[in-house]
Amino acid sequence: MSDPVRVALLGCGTVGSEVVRRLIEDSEELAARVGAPIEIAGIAVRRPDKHPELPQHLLTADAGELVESDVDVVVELIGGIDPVRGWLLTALRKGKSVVTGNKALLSEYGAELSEAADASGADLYYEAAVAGAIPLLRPLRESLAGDRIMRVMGIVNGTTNFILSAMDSTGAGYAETLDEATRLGYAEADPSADVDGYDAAAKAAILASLAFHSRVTAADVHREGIAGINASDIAAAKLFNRTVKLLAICERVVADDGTESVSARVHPVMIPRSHQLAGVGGAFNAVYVEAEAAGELMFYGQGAGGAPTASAVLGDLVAAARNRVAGGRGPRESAHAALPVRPMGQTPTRYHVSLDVADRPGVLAQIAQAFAVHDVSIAAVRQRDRLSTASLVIVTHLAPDAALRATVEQIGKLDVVREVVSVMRVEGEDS
Ligand SMILES: NC(=O)c1ccc[n+]([C@@H]2O[C@H](COP(=O)([O-])OP(=O)(O)OC[C@H]3O[C@@H](n4cnc5c(N)ncnc54)[C@H](O)[C@@H]3O)[C@@H](O)[C@H]2O)c1
Ligand SMILES: N[C@@H](CCO)C(=O)O
Ligand code: NA
Repeated sequence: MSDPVRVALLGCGTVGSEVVRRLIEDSEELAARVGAPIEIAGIAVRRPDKHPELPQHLLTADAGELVESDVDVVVELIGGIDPVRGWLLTALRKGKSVVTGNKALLSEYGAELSEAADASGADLYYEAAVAGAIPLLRPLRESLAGDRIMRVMGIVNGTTNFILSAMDSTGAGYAETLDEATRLGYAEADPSADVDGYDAAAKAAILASLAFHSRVTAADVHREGIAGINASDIAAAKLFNRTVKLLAICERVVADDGTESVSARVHPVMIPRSHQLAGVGGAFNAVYVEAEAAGELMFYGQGAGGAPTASAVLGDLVAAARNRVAGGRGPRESAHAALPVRPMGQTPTRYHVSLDVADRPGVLAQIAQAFAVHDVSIAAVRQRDRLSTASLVIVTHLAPDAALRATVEQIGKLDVVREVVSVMRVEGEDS
């Protein structure tokens, strides 16, 4: 058995407390797997006096000092950018490996952290940052490194999936379900990160960076959350045998002249109930990866919560510790392709538009004309009588998102349109 691998843990909340529990309870088994004991050198918490359940001699309120002390690996489970960014840079520059679940930090400063890790030969692992327990980043970075990934699409935020699933199945309200998600430990410290799509956008940036060997930041990702989704949207989806999910969609876009770019977006999407993602309920996550040679792969599992996320953290910690014992580091990530990011307006999407229109001759012609003006082709129209108004639902073929937006704006101004009830993008073919 080699000398102990000394670990500093920063933060001991929902995820950190599960990591500590497993490190203590499974210490012998983990030592056998690593070939050296994993020794907790210290645990930084904001208020040591508030943690009677933790070994008192390990606690400190000074995370910076702990990072500078004699440790081999820093496990960061605090979250947010500052002051964490400085601590992790210090650790990496001094050759200490870092394991983190901090998608907010990675989606903004991933390049800086990765370069610091490369310069000192330390490991930077962050499997917990995307899709919780699901092994997804290591497969992208290592298993699929020889393939050409075309698309990564899926549900990557447990809190919003929990809320949308409840709205769809029980008709539960948005606010009460968010409270429940917070109680269960799924939501971020500021739940706006979840419901406004920031968390999913950060994850999309990380996924796009790894999948396309480029640097995509959260600011590059088109982001729409679920705060605007209401019962009308859910009902409009049901009418077409669809459901609403918040999806992260990262695509390699190949132009006619062969030049490539990346499209990365997060927004609510209507998908057919027969779609595999439609059956992903609660805080579960599921991600499709489409690669040229591998074809379609699907990753599914618990995307949030203390114990599942701790599994991903411990997997990374074991990997970093094994590398220490072997005297090397794990595979690095590559960003050599440096593909540019395509603006959302140019990204091809499909819309589902639900309208309340006057029931008189010529209405459909006026609406169809608005689509034609913007060169948007209609895939399906359904009309439903309802007293003096008719509910009209239009589903389009693929068109640039900006053209679809402009069409909806023009339709909203037509006298014959009483109300634009719901507008949402659609994915997947109806069976
Ligand atoms: N909860 C999940 O399901 C989940 C899943 C994947 C990733 N993550 C990520 O893991 C990280 C931790 O999430 P969490 O849910 O455990 O959060 P949490 O809020 O439960 O825990 C964070 C802890 O850090 C402590 N802390 C804050 N500032 C500190 C400081 N200066 N020094 C020491 N400790 C400090 C807080 O007191 C708190 O106990 C975040 O980056 C989060 O995005 C969480
Ligand atoms: N708040 C996040 C935690 C997991 O990253 C979610 O709900 O998915
Ligand atoms: Na993961």
